[in-house]
Amino acid sequence: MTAVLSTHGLLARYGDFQALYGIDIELHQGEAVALIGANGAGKSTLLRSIMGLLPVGREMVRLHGDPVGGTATDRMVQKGVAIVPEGRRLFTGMSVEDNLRVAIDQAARMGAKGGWTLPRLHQLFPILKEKARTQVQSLSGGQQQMVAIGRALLCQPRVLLCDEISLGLAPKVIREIYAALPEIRATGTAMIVVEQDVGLARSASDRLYCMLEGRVTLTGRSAEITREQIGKAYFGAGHGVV
Ligand SMILES: Nc1ncnc2c1ncn2[C@@H]1O[C@H](COP(=O)(O)OP(=O)(O)OP(=O)(O)O)[C@@H](O)[C@H]1O
Repeated sequence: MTAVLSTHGLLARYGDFQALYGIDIELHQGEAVALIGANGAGKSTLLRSIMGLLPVGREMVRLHGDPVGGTATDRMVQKGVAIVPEGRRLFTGMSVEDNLRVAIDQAARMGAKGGWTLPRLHQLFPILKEKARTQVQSLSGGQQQMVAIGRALLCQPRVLLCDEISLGLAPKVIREIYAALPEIRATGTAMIVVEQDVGLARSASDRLYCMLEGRVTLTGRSAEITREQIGKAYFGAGHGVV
């Protein structure tokens, strides 16, 4: 079966600094894949490379088998890939609804079709209806994250890239946000979830990739990989179990 999204020997640099050294990953329809690894392992760089935010070779990223590496970000969104970026990047000074309408208008301009509407999103995160007129900077971190996820969903993605959506949030809020992911997958959307919390990453994914210093050091089914394997892959051989 052709992967929805795949990378092939993906290399990425920031000037002279090489951040990724030949990354091969695959994501299949409706699948959730977790990307774990210590700070600086290259997880965000991988998502940014897929999204066209860093220059990469055309053959290094494939969408349904078609080479798309280096495609501009708005074109990637048009092709059905959306990102929930680290730090959320909402439009401050605008209400929740206006933030979401930016995505609705963008999707309409691109001719993107799918099942995500404002009422559907309000079912997923009811607080977004209650806070529709509230300026996003007045929301809690968890509510802001829900807006960021909503904004990505309203682009009608077939592939959703989530970059550390639990960062800085209370455990109860993290549970609430992660509880929404199976509903999103049920619509057929595949997702890559970058997550620092290994337990959370495992429970939210079918498969995982562990990265270390710009390379994939471990991959397999999340339920089958042992803590010891993850510990070695996370810190390099010779280190203890996480
Ligand atoms: N804009 C940049 N310019 C130069 N180097 C960068 C830049 N962004 C990231 N890097 C470097 O690239 C490497 C990978 O960073 P990246 O942010 O992808 O890691 P990460 O696994 O997502 O970690 P984190 O959990 O801290 O976000 C790190 O060594 C980082 O310092």
